[in-house]
Amino acid sequence: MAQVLSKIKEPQDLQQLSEAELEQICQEVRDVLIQTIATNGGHLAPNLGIVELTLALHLVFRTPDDKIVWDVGHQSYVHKLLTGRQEEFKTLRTYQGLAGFPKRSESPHDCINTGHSSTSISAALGLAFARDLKRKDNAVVAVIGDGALTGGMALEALNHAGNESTDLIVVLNDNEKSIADNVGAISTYLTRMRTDPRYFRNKEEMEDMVKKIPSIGPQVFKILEKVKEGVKHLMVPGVLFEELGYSYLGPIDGHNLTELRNVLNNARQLKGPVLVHVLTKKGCGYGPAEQNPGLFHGVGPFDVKTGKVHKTEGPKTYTQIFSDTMMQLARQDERVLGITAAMPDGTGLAPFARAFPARFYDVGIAEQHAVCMASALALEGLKPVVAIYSSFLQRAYDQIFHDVCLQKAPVVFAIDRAGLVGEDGETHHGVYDISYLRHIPGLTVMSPKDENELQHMLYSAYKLNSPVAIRYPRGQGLGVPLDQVLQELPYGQGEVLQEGQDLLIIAIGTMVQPAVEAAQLLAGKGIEVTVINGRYIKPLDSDLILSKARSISHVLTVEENVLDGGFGSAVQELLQDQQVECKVRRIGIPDSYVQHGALSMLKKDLGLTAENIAAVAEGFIGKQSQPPRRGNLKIAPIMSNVKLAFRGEK
Ligand SMILES: Cc1ncc(C[n+]2csc(CCOP(=O)(O)OP(=O)(O)O)c2C)c(N)n1
Ligand SMILES: CC(=O)[C@@H](O)[C@H](O)COP(=O)(O)O
Ligand SMILES: [Mg+2]
Repeated sequence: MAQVLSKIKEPQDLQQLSEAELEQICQEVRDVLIQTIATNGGHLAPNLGIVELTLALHLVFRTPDDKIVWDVGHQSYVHKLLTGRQEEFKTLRTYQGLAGFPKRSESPHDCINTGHSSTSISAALGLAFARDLKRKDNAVVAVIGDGALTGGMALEALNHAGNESTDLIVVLNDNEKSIADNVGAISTYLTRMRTDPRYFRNKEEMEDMVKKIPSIGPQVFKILEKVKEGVKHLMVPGVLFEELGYSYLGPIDGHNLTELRNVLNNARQLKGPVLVHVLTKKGCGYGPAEQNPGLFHGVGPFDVKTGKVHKTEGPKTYTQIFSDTMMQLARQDERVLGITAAMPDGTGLAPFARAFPARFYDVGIAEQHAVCMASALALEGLKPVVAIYSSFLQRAYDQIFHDVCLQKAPVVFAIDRAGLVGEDGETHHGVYDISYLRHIPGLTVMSPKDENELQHMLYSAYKLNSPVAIRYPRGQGLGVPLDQVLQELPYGQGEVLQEGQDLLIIAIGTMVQPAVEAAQLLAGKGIEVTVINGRYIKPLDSDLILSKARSISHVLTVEENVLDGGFGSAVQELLQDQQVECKVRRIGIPDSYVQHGALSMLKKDLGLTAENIAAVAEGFIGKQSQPPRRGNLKIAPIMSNVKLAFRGEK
């Protein structure tokens, strides 16, 4: 029972607590985090590591007047517990429950929505300028991790803020981890500061130390003061940040509440940009998470006692199929390279990295850099495969156009988490990539109906000598058999899965299976459906689509992407441009943001189910249902594992 935590209805309640109660509340928060995330899943390790820091921030700064921006925001659960959301906390990341990231709609204490990395300093600087323009005097704080600091946006904002006189506090939560180990020169620099005993807590300590040198101390300090650079480079940690215009405080122990409060109070008094360097341990306070912060970065439900994550039985995930195929390609061809933006495990490139370290690049949270670097590698005759989640790839839209497609660099984009992702919600659903890719000249865009087709698509993309993007979903495949030999798919061609004269359904990617199931439901009502697996978003299989649409009066498209500019739009444009007389209806994601929740709930809500496709189709063609005609209805091969319920076949 969280005796002390339950007293906290608003952050200012913390001020009444004794030192002992403050220590106790840290333990109580950890217990709530562990118990809740063991059931709901979520970002346990990042939040366990930031308990004391969050408490200290809410003791020193008075939100919502003072503003705290949480970079990525995956580590904002503690903040939510301290800002009046303890009651709903058990609904964390569930359908219509508490979000796993800061949401302005949830609380005035959430001043800025986050979810994608490295935005906090930019947003905080905007809040600071707004404060100045409105002649207010509240504090503005950005809390950014060492991983997020490798993101280009963070460096752009650091560069800007360092040159401004506006009061801004950047708290660097340095736990030496991104999702995996952190990478890059900045990370190395931070590690040096962490590990070198010479670095003092702050300049005052250093001044005291020099002045205390017997008899010559004050003179020495005067000389050192004159040789400012020397003092800085010799003894002041964080000289990099000092050189950029920041008052640097740290590195400090991020689990020592007293020290945190003192330094944050100091920071609050300082004028101009301040950087507070805080050292924390990711997963702090729960053994399994401390030992494996990568696994417990974003973890599924687990057993608290053993730390064992509940295993999901069944087919391999699309990510695992991508991973296995990459290993196959890499063994065949030494030109094949793997590139990730700080997500080797999430994208499935970790085995590739272990087997082919010289052909693997983890660029940090730097999607733009990853894509541009890949273009040059491809132009030099190598075969780079850039694996980036759909929503994170949005960061590199211009690089896809400017650095890859415009100069025809044969880069392969492995776009994982394309479509709805579930509990991560609106910032992470990969539902825009068909729309943001299909209009780029020279880019081929594909999406597999199942995991077997994914491996063939990846092989086909590798064989193509032009830019290619393959979009595939988070989660398990359909459990279809995997061909042992990789096949090159006929370029630009779709696939007819079954024939019928009443309706044409053209589906793409994850929506092909539900479309075939819907066709079976419709057949039970005497409605005969032709189903096409689109396979290619670009180029569309115009010949196939036109040949079918010219003889079938109703065309229904289905996609797990927004409707605007999506696959259905492409089909509509084709039919319109070719003056095909037919009616078109599109099923996809409407022009609104999709919240977080279990995938099944979200897909049901959005009508991305066989039942809804059938219902829409029935209404669309307006045909009175008739008894099923005995016909030679060819059932799609991918459906072999789905029970043919309507005809009583087992
Ligand atoms: C643009 C973007 N790319 C990738 C991610 C995935 N991601 C979420 S958290 C994270 C690591 C963040 O590391 P750090 O900032 O050090 O926070 P920590 O988890 O260590 O507290 C990554 C890569 C993201 N959210 N946004
Ligand atoms: C916070 C963040 O952006 C990542 O941790 C993301 O939640 C990972 O998503 P997956 O769980 O789909 O790999
Ligand atoms: Mg980190």
